Amino acid sequence: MLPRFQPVLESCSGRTFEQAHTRVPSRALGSTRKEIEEAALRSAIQWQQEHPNGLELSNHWPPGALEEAYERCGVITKDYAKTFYLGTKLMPPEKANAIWAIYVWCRRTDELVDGPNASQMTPAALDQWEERLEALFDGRPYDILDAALTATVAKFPVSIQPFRDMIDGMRMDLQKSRYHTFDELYEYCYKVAGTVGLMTAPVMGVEPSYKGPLEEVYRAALSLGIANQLTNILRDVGEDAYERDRLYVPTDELERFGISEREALNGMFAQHSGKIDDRWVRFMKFQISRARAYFADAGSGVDALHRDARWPVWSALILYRQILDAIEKNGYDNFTQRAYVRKWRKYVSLPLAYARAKFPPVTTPPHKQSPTEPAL
Ligand SMILES: CC(C)=CCC/C(C)=C/CC/C(C)=C/CC/C(C)=C/[C@@H]1[C@@H](COP(=O)(O)OP(=O)(O)O)[C@]1(C)CC/C=C(\C)CC/C=C(\C)CCC=C(C)C
Repeated sequence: MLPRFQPVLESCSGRTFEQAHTRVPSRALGSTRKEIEEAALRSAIQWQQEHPNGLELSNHWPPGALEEAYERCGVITKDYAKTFYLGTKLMPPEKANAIWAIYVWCRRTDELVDGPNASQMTPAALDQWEERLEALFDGRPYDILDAALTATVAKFPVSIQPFRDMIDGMRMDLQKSRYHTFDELYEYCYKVAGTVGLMTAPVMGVEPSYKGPLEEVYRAALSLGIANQLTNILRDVGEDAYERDRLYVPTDELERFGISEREALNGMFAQHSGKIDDRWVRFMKFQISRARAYFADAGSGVDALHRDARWPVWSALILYRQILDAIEKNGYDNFTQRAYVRKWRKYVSLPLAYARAKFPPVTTPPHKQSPTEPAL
């Protein structure tokens, strides 16, 4: 289990955390994707205005404790996500440390519902995890990995709300196994992945020459999380259905393409030829074009990021987007085949991402609106 670490920070505020930071209940985010997006952006930007240099916590770290905390986060990030870790090594150490601390918190949160002990996970355990989150934002980390995040939020204007929302996304995973509309699915994607964009963008920062509204950059960050999660869902349709009886694609959209829930759960192969059913091909084309629209929206914001942070973001975008190409190459069979990006493609993509990060086109202002829906 998680190593116990003596709290090393004393809160000096004299106020309770609830007094210091009014909690925005996740349920109040909204019910349409527009409302969810607006509420998430409003709260992240408000936080940044109120705490431009991070939270004021009185940090009394034992000598070497902070360095060890960040180092451990770096080792874990390297273990789980080698390519991404390499990208962060090009960032200034302060930013890389912060991104690793966020990565580790997200990874641990995800493992609660997706890891080896997931079957014992209960809503009460997620409530406890959320209490730990509140404590670490109050300067009272529970263990050394939490301490790295406490130090991060004391340095960068990273809001607590996306972290709460991610835990709420894990609650959704415990409670729901079907999503009826894209608005419902969007809420889930925002909570488990769009949140990552809002956690990391304030660490990466914007390029000093960028004069547009911060909101457009944050919206692009959110879109990258949504695009990644939609891609994950499309890649894993078979695995989610066969192993977990889960269907993340919206059921009302299945219906519009003449597909029943049962068919999508069992795999859609034409009886006579054994080939993927045409209805599924049409459905997947629609889903893939929506995911691509979110990648395009995200791409429009990356050039506004500070130049020292662009490479890992372009790499993440380019590599993940290629999973959609791989689904197409597999003839849209995401029931029995798992789309992946071949090693040589990764090696080619990384210098391409580097070039794109280093030499942005002269004019690429971020999009002003979220993507419109592709035609059915
Ligand atoms: C610089 C950079 C790319 C930073 C992101 C680093 C970070 C904190 C990642 C955390 C990822 C994580 C463990 C999230 C937990 C929930 C989860 C599993 C989400 C899915 C990730 C994919 O993980 P994986 O491939 O391991 O999937 P499996 O567990 O195997 O199923 C997600 C699909 C979400 C990942 C979301 C992002 C990486 C969002 C990226 C957005 C930005 C970095 C903002 C960029 C800014 C602009 C302006 C575009």
